[in-house]
Amino acid sequence: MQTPEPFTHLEHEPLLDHHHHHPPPQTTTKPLFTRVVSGVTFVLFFFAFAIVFIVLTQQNSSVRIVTNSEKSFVRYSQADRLSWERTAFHFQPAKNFIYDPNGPLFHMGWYHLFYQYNPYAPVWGNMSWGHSVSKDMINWYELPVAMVPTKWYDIEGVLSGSTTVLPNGQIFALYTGNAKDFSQLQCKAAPVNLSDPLLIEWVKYDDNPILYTPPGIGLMDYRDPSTVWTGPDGKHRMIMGSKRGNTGMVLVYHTTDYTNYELLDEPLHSVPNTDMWECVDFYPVSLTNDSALDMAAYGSGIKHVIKESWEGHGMDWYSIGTYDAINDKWTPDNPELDVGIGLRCDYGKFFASKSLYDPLKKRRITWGYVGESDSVDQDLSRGWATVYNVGRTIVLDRKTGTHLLHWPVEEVESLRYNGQEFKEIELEPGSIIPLDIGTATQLDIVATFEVDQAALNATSETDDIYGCTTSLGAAQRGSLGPFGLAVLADGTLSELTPVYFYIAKKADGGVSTHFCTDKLRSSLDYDGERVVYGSTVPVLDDEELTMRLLVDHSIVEGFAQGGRTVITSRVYPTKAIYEQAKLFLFNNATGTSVKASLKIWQMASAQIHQYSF
Ligand SMILES: OC[C@H]1O[C@@](CO)(OC[C@@]2(O[C@H]3O[C@H](CO)[C@@H](O)[C@H](O)[C@H]3O)O[C@H](CO)[C@@H](O)[C@@H]2O)[C@@H](O)[C@@H]1O
Repeated sequence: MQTPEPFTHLEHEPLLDHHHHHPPPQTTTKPLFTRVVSGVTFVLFFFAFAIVFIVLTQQNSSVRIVTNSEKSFVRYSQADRLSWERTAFHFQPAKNFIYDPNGPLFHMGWYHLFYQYNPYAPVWGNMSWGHSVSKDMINWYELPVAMVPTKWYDIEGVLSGSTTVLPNGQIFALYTGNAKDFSQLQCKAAPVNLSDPLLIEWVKYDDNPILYTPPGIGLMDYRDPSTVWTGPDGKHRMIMGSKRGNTGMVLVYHTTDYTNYELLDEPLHSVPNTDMWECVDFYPVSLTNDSALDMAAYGSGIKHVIKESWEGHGMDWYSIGTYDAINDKWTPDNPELDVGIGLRCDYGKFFASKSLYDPLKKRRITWGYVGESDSVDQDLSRGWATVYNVGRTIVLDRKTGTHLLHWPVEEVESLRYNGQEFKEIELEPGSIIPLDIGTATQLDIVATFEVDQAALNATSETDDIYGCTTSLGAAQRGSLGPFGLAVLADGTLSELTPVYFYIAKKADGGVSTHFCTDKLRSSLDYDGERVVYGSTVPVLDDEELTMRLLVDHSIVEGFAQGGRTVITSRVYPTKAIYEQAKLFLFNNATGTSVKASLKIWQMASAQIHQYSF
């Protein structure tokens, strides 16, 4: 580890108060001579400045130095800003638009990722199955598009679906075809050559579609077929998301040949007022260890998770419960945490996730798409839109029993370099401290925070209704929070994205801990989401407060308490980019000091290229 430079407090900079304004400069009346000299000086200075400006901009069209009386800063062109926004270690193809992850699978040493892809433009449309492969889920090769709309039953889009790898090595895909009238029909396809490790060529089944919408279900409320698995009774099953009225649900099918599917009378599960369940995912988790389970696992020591993506809301919800395979029914452990009303996979931008059981490392990994929140014009100018999270392992949080833990795959740590350690930094109430780490645009940060226990016990302030999303963000000060890190901040804090904890003492004497990301001042330019994201995070008695942040240009992934609560955000700074992006520690609480310890690594760029044949 390198020894960092000592910290310096920023003097007279605004804290995290977005109502802060610098006082206007004072004016005085000057003698005539002084005014003339000042005027001439001003004109000369102006011309000198203009010449320097022109020379600089001719030499380097991207960066222009602007000076004001106090300090110099860099103003970036629109083109530079847009090119900075491209991520360095998050999956995204070279260009155009990606959407739901589809049918991840492992075959002959390669992780395959398929995804909703528009090959022609950085907006939704022409939905096809894009295809990339990786050995480590960090470095990717982009392959030719696997399936495009060609048939009457999918001419408006080869929509989302899954792949199944059978025990005999056969592989097939199930997907939703978007027909000319936009009705959603279920289809089958298979790789042409199983001995090709890259599974380049796919062929659609001759007898498609294999399933039409059942009676009582809307023609456009029936999509995204799952991986097929075999239950303890030897029957093969497939599920799909749907809705009746406003009740979201999972339909269950049985099959004997993987081509003909029989719908069961009752859904696996349904919840009123949760609307259409898109991209449903269903998988077992172990109650005894962190080793993931294949879909077929069943019996004691196992729970089953249902995940659904709420149409039109951009939110993925999960619930933990018990699966009765004999009756094809699932029951939530806690009805208050049922599907779509309890817990979310991620409280920021993360949608349509799909998981893979990795037979190599015995783990379950999930990806969702992390959409843009700036304007479509920006997407068009950039030539790409949407990125994926770094693949996340999913395990049951056996300490709480109520939550899942979502955590970046260990392979991402291979990109770490130049680690620095900061130990027990004292943060007084109202302090903000820059961390001298050099460039701060590609980072992996692990931070722990220790709150002054005496202050916590002593505070009489209670707040039973605090919520990240309804708060004023990091500017809202309470006795015991907020404190955390401000990422992608410029030196003057005119742009910053604080990720923080906020502890609220409750009237009954307990506390609730909130984990939030404040996007209110992330960008001085357009961002369709000037919001505060977040939720509560359980903190057990023997636990410290910990967060991990992955900062990668326009995406920030935040994981609290080992991944119990996760927040992913897209941010589009205009000033806090390239070498002007800085990292700050802050404590904006009024009634407690906080001790912070951190490990911070720079992150190398992943290799994401077209595969050359
Ligand atoms: O790409 C289709 C898959 O995406 C999912 C979930 O993300 O469904 C999204 C959905 O809406 C898209 O299409 C709309 C145009 O019809 C567009 O307005 C919207 O912005 C898009 O997100 O796609 C289907 C088909 O169009 C529609 O029913 C959904 O709302 C997934 O369920 C699809 O398989």
